[in-house]
Amino acid sequence: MVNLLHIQEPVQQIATAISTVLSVDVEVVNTEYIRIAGTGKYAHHIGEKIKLNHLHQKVIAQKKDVFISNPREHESCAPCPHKDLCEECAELCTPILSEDMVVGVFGLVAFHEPQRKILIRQTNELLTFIKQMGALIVSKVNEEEYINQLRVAKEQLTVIMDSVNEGILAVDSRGHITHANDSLAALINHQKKGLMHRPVHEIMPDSPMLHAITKGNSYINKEIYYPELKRQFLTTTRPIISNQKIMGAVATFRPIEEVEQLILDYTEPRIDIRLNTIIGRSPAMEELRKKVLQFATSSSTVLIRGESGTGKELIARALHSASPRKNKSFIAINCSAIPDTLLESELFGYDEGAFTGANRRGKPGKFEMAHGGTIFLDEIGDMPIHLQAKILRTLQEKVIERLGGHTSLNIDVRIIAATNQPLETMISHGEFREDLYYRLNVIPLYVPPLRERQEDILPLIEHFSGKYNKLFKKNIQGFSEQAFAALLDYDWPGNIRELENAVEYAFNIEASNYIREESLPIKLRNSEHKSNTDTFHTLKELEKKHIKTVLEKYPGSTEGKKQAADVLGIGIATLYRKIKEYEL
Ligand SMILES: Nc1ncnc2c1ncn2[C@@H]1O[C@H](COP(=O)(O)OP(=O)(O)OP(=O)(O)O)[C@@H](O)[C@H]1O
Repeated sequence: MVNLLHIQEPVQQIATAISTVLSVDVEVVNTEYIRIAGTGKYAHHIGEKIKLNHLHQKVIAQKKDVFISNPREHESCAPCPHKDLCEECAELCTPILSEDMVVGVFGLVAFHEPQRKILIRQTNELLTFIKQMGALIVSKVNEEEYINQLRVAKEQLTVIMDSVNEGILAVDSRGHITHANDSLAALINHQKKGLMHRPVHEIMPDSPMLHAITKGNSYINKEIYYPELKRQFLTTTRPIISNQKIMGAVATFRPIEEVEQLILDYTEPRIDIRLNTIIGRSPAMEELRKKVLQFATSSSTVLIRGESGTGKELIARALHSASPRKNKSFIAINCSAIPDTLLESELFGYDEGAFTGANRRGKPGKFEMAHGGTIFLDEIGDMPIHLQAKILRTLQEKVIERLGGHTSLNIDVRIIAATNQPLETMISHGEFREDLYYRLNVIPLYVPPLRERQEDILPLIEHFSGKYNKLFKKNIQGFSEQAFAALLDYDWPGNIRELENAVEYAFNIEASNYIREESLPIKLRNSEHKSNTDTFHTLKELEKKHIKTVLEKYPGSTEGKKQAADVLGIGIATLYRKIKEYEL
């Protein structure tokens, strides 16, 4: 609903101008009987509620023009209680209409005879004129409201822009920046205020926005290099077209590694390994856990050594999850699984046109994708020597260059490398760079083989039994004595990976509710334990038996219990709880 109060000032200006030109007085009243404008005797009563006035009521109620040339005697004045005090000699009134609704009254007033004569002489012409003035006032209100709506829309747009994570930039048709949101300012490390009105090419020399405003081109997820920070962004840019003319362009920006992370999140579930989900309470594993926590906050390079299948990758993931980088990417690459020729481009990426061949677009490498996070270089011993030099340079300079690229990109990545190879021997044979070895080995971690932490076997078997019972919808409750002895006796050269495979194999083969020795992989079966009178135990019973055997090896003193707890890989409090539970 049009509200004349919002434009009181311009309406008063119109009223004064009309009064001056026509030599009659003017008043404008809204539907709440507030005087919006007035001249002559009414000039001092603007903004006031007027006395009950039957003339105005009639105009508003009947949407009709009224001319009174003989106030007090006119029938419209008859019910008016103030008619004897009325100073008007004549009044010509018309409703002010907005879309057929009355929003006020426009009146020409005569306070003396010459004015009255003007009104009487030119009634029709003046009526036409004040109707047009009424329409002008309404269009002014509409314009004012439109501007107000635009102002609100602009505020809303700014709030929306500042609440999205993507950087947003808008330019006018000359390429001058008109809008930049908070994320953009943070992304390119600039003050938002300092960006306004600057030519966009000063900030981003290769910005596709320039093509958008000159040629009307649109770009979706195009890579753009930002030299000031040596960073790569993905931009989506569109021209703003109005009345078939390019009025400017809008672009969004995202750090490339964020986009890659998004793809990874959708294609592979994020594996968040926490230290407490790693099975095994052996002293060696407890020691390792302590070290992981101690070094998690550092950004120094870590080299994890240990036999294949001991859990090196798990430890690397736990280190990442416990670090301040946990919300950024953990990118793992197995250096031995990728052919030498591809490894370089996998690690460092390549630029558009780096390879001959059809339309190869650029691609970020694993280092770029891990920006802000962690890269896990598994089987680093298998890294070809020429790439070792490149990795070393990356470690030292913290920049990478894509294949076929001419620009370097800053990267902030924590490197965790792992190997089961004797790097020291490889160095003496010239197969591994000594300088790289020292650079990697800043924080050495060692994951012991399973045969050196036998006490972890039972908890691991329990863990994998739970997993495969669920997966295969089985109800295997335990193992036969012989099968369990075979599992404990075995050397586990393939470590935990091999143990898991053995459990999975047995769960596939076994038809009863207990795993018998015959269901284990052949290499585990131990003829020494063969007997016709095999007994079966649940995992709980096996645990009880196991604890009993260990307890018997040590004296019953507190010190003896401590030793037993150490060997079992559990805390002393847990041991006491188990002794009570199993009545040992
Ligand atoms: N402590 C553990 N608790 C539960 N599962 C484990 C544990 N350690 C290893 N595993 C499992 O064993 C398998 C091998 O672990 P991982 O890949 O981390 O070993 P690795 O030492 O990196 O092996 P490789 O040297 O062959 O790359 C994985 O499936 C992992 O989930």
